[in-house]
This record gives sequence, C-alpha cells and structure tokens, in this order.
Amino acid sequence: MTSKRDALTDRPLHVGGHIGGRPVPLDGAEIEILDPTTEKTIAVLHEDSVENVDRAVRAARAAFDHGPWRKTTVAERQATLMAIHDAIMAHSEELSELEAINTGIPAGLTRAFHIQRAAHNFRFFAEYIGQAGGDVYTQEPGILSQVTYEPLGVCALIGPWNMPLGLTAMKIAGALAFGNTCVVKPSELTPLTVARLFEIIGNGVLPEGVLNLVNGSGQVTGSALSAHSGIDMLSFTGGTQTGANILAAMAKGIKRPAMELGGKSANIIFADADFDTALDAALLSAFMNNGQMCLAGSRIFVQRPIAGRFLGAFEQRVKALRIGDPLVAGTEIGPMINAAQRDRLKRYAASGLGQNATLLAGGKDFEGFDRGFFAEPTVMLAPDNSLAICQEEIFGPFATIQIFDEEEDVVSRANDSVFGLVGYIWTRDLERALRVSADLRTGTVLVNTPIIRDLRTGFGGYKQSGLGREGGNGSRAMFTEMKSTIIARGKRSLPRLGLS
Ligand SMILES: NC(=O)C1=CN([C@@H]2O[C@H](COP(=O)(O)OP(=O)(O)OC[C@H]3O[C@@H](n4cnc5c(N)ncnc54)[C@H](O)[C@@H]3O)[C@@H](O)[C@H]2O)C=CC1
Ligand SMILES: O=C(O)/C=C/C=C(\O)C(=O)O
Repeated sequence: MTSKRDALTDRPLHVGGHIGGRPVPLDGAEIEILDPTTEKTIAVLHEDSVENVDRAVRAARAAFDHGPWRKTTVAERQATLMAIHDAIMAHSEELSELEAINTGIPAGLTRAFHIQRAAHNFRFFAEYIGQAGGDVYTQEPGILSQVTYEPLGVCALIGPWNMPLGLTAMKIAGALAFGNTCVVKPSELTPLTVARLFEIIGNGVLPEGVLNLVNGSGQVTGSALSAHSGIDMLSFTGGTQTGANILAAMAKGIKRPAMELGGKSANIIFADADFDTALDAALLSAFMNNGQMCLAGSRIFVQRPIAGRFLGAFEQRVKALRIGDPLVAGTEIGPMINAAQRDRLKRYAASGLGQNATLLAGGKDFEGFDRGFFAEPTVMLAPDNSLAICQEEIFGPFATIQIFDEEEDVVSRANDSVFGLVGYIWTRDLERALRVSADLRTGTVLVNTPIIRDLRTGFGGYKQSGLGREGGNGSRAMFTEMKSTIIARGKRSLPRLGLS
C-alpha cells in the first residue's frame, strides 16, 4: 500500500464537471469509484444531469461561434497545445500513479506509456498544424480550386476506461488543434486523470468555454451528449455495442461520427519468424495493459512446424507473468477494471472448454489476494476460428492459439471476424509479409513488431472496429470541414450550360 492510495481511501476525491471555465457544483447523483486492487472507494463522481450536458454544449457553442479560439493563429494554438503538454509532463508522476490506482494497470506502464502519450498527443498536434496546409488545383489558366480545412464546431469526446487520459487526450488535442471547442466525457469507471487534467490546466490556458468536462454514466450523461442537437461531431473510443448505440442516437441529427471500437486482432507467426522475438511480442501484444486493449493481438496463429515449441514456451511465459498490485514495481498484470470484466474471463474459459478448446493456462480468478478483481492470464488452444473465444472481444488477458499450415488458410481465418483493427505478421520473407498485409482486412498491419504508433499515420478499423482514423490527416478529416473554393480570375466567358 502506498501513501497516495491510503490518502484516497481515507478521504475519497469528489469529482464533477467543468463548464465554461468553472467547476460544476458537486450536487449530482453520486457514483462510487472503486480502486480495482483494493475494492475500496477512492472517489465519488457527481453525475452531470441532462441540464448540465446542455449547459456544457451551449458553453462550447458560444465559445465556437463568438469566442476567439477558432480564429487564433497557428502559432497561438501551438503555444496553447504545448502549454498543456508541459502541464502534463510537470505532473506526470502524479498522473501515472493516479491512473494506475484507478485502472489497475501497472504503474510501470502508465508511467512509461499512458502519460507520456497523453502529453505527446499535444506536442504532435502542435507540430502537425505547423506543417499541414490545404490543397490548390488548377484546371485552366485563371481558375483556381482551393481546398481548405476549417474548424468543424463543437466536438463531443467520449473516452474509454482502458487508457483514460492517453486516449482522451488524443481526442482533445486533435479537436483543439483544428480550432474546435469540446465537451469531454470520460468513462464513469475512470474519471480521475481527465478531471485532474482540467485542474492542472486551470483557467488561463484556453478561452472560456473552449474545453468543457461532463462526468457521469453512459446512460444519463453520455446519452444526453450523443443525442444533443448542439454538437457537430462525436468521437468515441470504447466497445462496439456502445458505439452502435451512440451512432443510432447521432443519426437523428446527422452528426459526424468517429468511432474507435473493438478488435480481435490476429497475430500470425510463420515458421520462418525470429522465434524468440515473436514469442516476446506475442506475450506483449496479448497481455500488455492487462490485455484490456482494443489492438490486443489476442488471436494467435502459429504455423505447424513451430507450433509445439511455441505452445510450450508461451504457456510457460504466461504462467510466469507477475500478477499483483499495479503500484508495486515489477507487476506485469494488475486487476481487471471491475468484477464484471474479471468474471467475463471465467465465462469465456468455460465457453471455450464447452467448444473443445484446450486450456493451457489460467481460466479462473487469481487467488493470491483476498481482495481485488484479479484474474489469471488465460491461454486456450482452439481447434478452429468459429469458437466464441476466437470471435468475440473478451477485453482482458485472454489469448487463443490456432495452428495453421497454409498462408491462404491463415489469411482467411484472420479475416473471418466482424472486427478489422490490427493484423500482426511475423516472417523473414518480405514478399510474403507484403502479400499477407495486402490481404488482411484491417486498418493497421504490423510486420515483425508489436504495437508501434506513429501518430502521423491513421489508426482505426475496418468493419465493426470503427469509422474514421485517429492521427495525422485522419484526425484532420475527423475534426474539420473540408471547404472547396473555386476562384475565377479576370473577365471570362461563362460556360454554356443549357441557358443562353
Ligand atoms: N477501446 C476499446 O476497444 C474498449 C472496448 N471496451 C469493450 O466494451 C465493453 C463494454 O465496456 P463498457 O465499460 O461498457 O465501456 P464502453 O466502452 O462501452 O463505454 C465507454 C464510454 O461510453 C460511454 N457510454 C456508454 N453508453 C453510452 C451511450 N448510450 N451514449 C453515450 N455514451 C455512452 C461510457 O459512459 C464511457 O464513457 C467491454 O467489455 C469491452 O469489451 C471497453 C473499453 C474500451
Ligand atoms: O494509441 C495507442 O497506442 C493505443 C490505442 C489503444 C486503443 O485505442 C484502445 O485500446 O482502445
């Protein structure tokens, strides 16, 4: 136990919204925030009502329509984004610890990855807008077709619980960079770091109403936001079913959606791969972030000649993963976010056994502690791809392994999914890597590497993994209106289009 956690348990934080530059009075319905390691209350969330959501959207609307933000110079926006970057970095240790306590994700990872990424998102977009331009075309002398990317308006940004600050910051940084105003709603399970970010930024950095925060459940606060007629777009990261519900709500107002949803990514290991690196990376891809990652390589395919060796080694490595308190150095797997996610793992293990899969590791709660939502990292050998454990997103430390012989067969099994987020390929044969990459129906393909994000590239999914891309030009498409202005210069004869 560390003092930070003890302090929160003794005196839970009270968290609410932040509208028009001011904290919202803490009088909304109370939602208890649990520490998944201790199951104790560490915060009380005061839910923002439908009326508060309306106030937040109106504040963002007024700031967009009448405030200075969308007309600021690139240099001014860059300075603001960098001020937020610096504020996050100045508080990185505190934010890393808070994120680890709230999510159960090992502090080693929140420190090295989540919070660094949260800050880097702001630096990235500051640099991007310094480079990005519009487009100009000419058809004939004197006619200029100009394409510009204009701020879109009020952006509703709904974040997930598996990388709360890092992924929400990606949305905030992108929306602000292109001159928009925002209403942010974090997951009601993990609101602490985003709320802390609002405190850290304070009031001087952005004009009033540009960045607003509402907090609460998806049912009340989230659905009020997604159905609000005053938003211009909504960017969501989370589960596919929730994404579908939000899309249905947005359809009425024809609002622009950006959806980063679930995955069931194939990790294809050919027999000629660098075995040791592929093994290490398979472990990382499936179990990093407690396995709670949309891009997890949770569906492993191994080619037959190396299957026996891989199965033995992988099983051993998974059984050796250090499960524990996310604040203790060296912990590799912390608790699941809540009891429901922990129980999901057991249910899927039972479902796998019922469909003739073989349990290689895990499959039950971790019993090393009397408290906490701990589950054993689980691996099952699946006879084919039709099993529920190979088709459905489990979103936890749960990997399936299938054995394959032919390239054509593994590509077809990899694509046999309603999802299409990421594909991982391990081979020394470049020709094959490029061929398989071209055939995979996924938004991102990683060859001989676990996840590397280059924020200049777009990240997002085919099929039910989402709509739109985050990063670089993908974020620009998401957060701007593309305007075409056609300019004719000098006196010209008009085109004859059926009228004299
Ligand atoms: N990044 C990803 O791919 C993630 C996937 N998941 C998957 O989704 C499943 C369900 O997870 P949940 O905890 O329910 O999170 P979720 O991902 O479905 O919800 C995330 C956010 O959406 C909000 N929300 C929920 N219903 C809403 C609605 N009708 N309108 C507007 N906002 C709404 C929530 O308040 C939260 O801020 C998980 O079991 C997991 O499989 C969960 C988190 C992240
Ligand atoms: O950007 C990353 O590095 C990770 C992204 C992960 C998700 O979007 C997710 O798990 O939802």
